[in-house]
Amino acid sequence: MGIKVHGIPHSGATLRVLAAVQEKELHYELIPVDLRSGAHKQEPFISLNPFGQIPAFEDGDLKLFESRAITKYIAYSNEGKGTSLIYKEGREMADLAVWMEVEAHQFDPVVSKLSWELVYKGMFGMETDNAVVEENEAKLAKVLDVYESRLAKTKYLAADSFTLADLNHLPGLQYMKGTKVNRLFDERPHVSAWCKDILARPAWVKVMALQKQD
Ligand SMILES: N[C@@H](CCC(=O)N[C@@H](CS)C(=O)NCC(=O)O)C(=O)O
Repeated sequence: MGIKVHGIPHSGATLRVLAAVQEKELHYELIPVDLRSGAHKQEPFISLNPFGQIPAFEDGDLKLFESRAITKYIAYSNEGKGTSLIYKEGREMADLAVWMEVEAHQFDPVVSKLSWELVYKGMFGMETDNAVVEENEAKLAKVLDVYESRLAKTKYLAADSFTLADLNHLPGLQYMKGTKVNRLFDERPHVSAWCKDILARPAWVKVMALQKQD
């Protein structure tokens, strides 16, 4: 029983879940899934996520997949522990919903393509496709212009405290930080300050330490 996170610290979606667990200061077990042998496409993993992707999550009898649904569950079911991560009422709740959608539908698709080209392809000895990088750099610049004006008004994306809307960005921000695309973040003062702040959170630093051990 207890919380089990099935995944690996080199998966962005797994890192998102680990960030939420650490922010809530929960005890958990990280159960590695061997992607190289295709363990994620077979039983017993496929019973946890029928789409055969990491992460999967268990809390007692509850089994979940999709990292953003998992971070939401962790935040709502552990009120009063660690960082709040949510707003349940009013304008802040509405803005939280908006910025969680923005992360999933505007930020993540672009950053995932850039991560594949600039981070993962190198790990697998594959060549970067510069045309794909250029196209997605231009898209990311436009997305970050919107973030810059938002973050000029509020310290964090939903309001003035750190929430899931910020947390869900952490893996993508971390991956971009080590690439040439980082300049797009640095060029925008509010975006740059936000990145620096959230990437330095003690919970995230602990998650990154797991990645180094792996
Ligand atoms: N939308 C899913 C995406 C999960 C995902 O893309 N997982 C990747 C690792 S980060 C994976 O399992 N890749 C192997 C595969 O798709 O076969 C989530 O947020 O949990």
